[in-house]
Amino acid sequence: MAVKEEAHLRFHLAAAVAACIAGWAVGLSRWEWVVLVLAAGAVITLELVNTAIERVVDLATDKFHPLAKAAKDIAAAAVLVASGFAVVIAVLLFWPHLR
Ligand SMILES: Nc1ncnc2c1ncn2[C@@H]1O[C@H](COP(=O)(O)OP(=O)(O)OP(=O)(O)O)[C@@H](O)[C@H]1O
Repeated sequence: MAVKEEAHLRFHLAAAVAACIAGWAVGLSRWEWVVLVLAAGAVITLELVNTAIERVVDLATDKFHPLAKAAKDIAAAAVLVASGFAVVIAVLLFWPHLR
């Protein structure tokens, strides 16, 4: 259900699949795979938690509330932070294979 409804989740799943294809293409080592899977898993897991928090906030209120805004914005920021770290990790993993 979340995959069908959430464009961001679909994007992150597609990015994870693309990273796995790239990892297979450059021949990542076992430990590089571990790091890649952890980074991608963190992003997708946080995206699911973000979606759940959005649903709970919408269930709790359909009125503007500063706490509703804070909850949604903080949950979205968690995904953004994990995505930023995942990009840095991807650069560190793939750079030595592409030089
Ligand atoms: N009840 C609310 N009260 C205050 N601000 C809200 C409320 N609901 C949403 N917002 C604000 O509007 C923004 C967008 O809300 P929305 O529910 O569309 O989330 P979204 O991050 O766009 O989710 P989606 O993944 O469904 O596009 C939130 O990040 C938040 O800042």
